[in-house]
Amino acid sequence: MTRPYRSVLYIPGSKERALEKARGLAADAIIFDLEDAVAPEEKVAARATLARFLAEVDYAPRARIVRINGFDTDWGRADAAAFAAHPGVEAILVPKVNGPADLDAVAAVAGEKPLWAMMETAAGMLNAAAIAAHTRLAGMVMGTNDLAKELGCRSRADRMPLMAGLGMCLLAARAHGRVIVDGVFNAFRDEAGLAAECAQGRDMGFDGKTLIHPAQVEIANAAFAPSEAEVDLARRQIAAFNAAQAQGQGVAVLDGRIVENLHVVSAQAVLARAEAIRLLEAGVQAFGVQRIAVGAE
Ligand SMILES: CC(C)(COP(=O)(O)OP(=O)(O)OC[C@H]1O[C@@H](n2cnc3c(N)ncnc32)[C@H](O)[C@@H]1OP(=O)(O)O)[C@@H](O)C(=O)NCCC(=O)NCCSC(=O)C[C@H](O)C(=O)O
Ligand SMILES: [Mg+2]
Repeated sequence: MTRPYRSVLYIPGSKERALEKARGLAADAIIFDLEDAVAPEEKVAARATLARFLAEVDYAPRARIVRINGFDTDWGRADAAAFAAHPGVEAILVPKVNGPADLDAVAAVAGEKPLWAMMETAAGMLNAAAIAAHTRLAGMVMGTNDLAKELGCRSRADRMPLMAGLGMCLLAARAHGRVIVDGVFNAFRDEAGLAAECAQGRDMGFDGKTLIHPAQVEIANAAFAPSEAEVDLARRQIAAFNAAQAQGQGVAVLDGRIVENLHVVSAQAVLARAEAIRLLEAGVQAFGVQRIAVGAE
């Protein structure tokens, strides 16, 4: 069954208060960040703090991913080595992946952990298919801030300048069966803006959205879950197709539209996704979940 990645929350590895709070948040996945959210003078201490938290706190059933520093920095190799066999970590996220060779380098020191790739450079966009094909890769994360910086594009609500890159990475991820989550929405007090960008990402086919603040979790969870109407339609499509098949027909008609085998496959995926979310939420609720509002200005 597909694991949900509707809400993927970044938590700076240097912020103990945020690391403490995370166990009570309803995010489907957490990226424990050692890269851009941590100042250079805090890098070494953050690595130790994070290793301690991940040993002492059980963040399951959420997916637990550590974003290391790049191997072109003073910290990347030691980050990968520190979490290569850490039992509290499920995967290593590699920043600014330009091509499969960047993943080879990390794989050599990351033990058996699956790798995820930050897709956020112009070279990474052009090499997306080769990156997605890497045998150690499990997922891709869009880094839309770094990508916008490299492109020199303007920030637009419709994200038109980023669409080529977003689309190429989506195609690559789907061609190779990888998870792919959308980039962050920086204006974390703008709930309507986040909802609109989540809806756009969901329409495009992303599995979920990366987030920077706990107040964004509920909005992403709602946007990337199948709606009641989608679940109802999926059930009725399957029933209509089964009924048509029982009468020797290969195609059904429902609500004035045809239902073929490929639509049944999509409908089954919707139901599987809804069930996976139900099970994950039951597991998260068992630990006790709290809602965090954005702090007042
Ligand atoms: C954006 C923030 C700096 C805002 O922090 P703050 O002003 O402290 O917010 P609040 O007062 O509203 O916080 C309320 C409580 O929630 C906790 N909190 C805040 N953020 C998180 C979090 N991410 N995870 C868990 N808990 C969090 C606070 O501690 C408050 O708790 P309490 O003290 O009990 O009231 C801050 O949210 C932040 O640092 N966010 C993460 C930023 C980050 O990780 N950035 C790097 C990743 S984004 C990126 O790099 C994208 C990519 O690479 C690209 O290129 O696009
Ligand atoms: Mg980045």
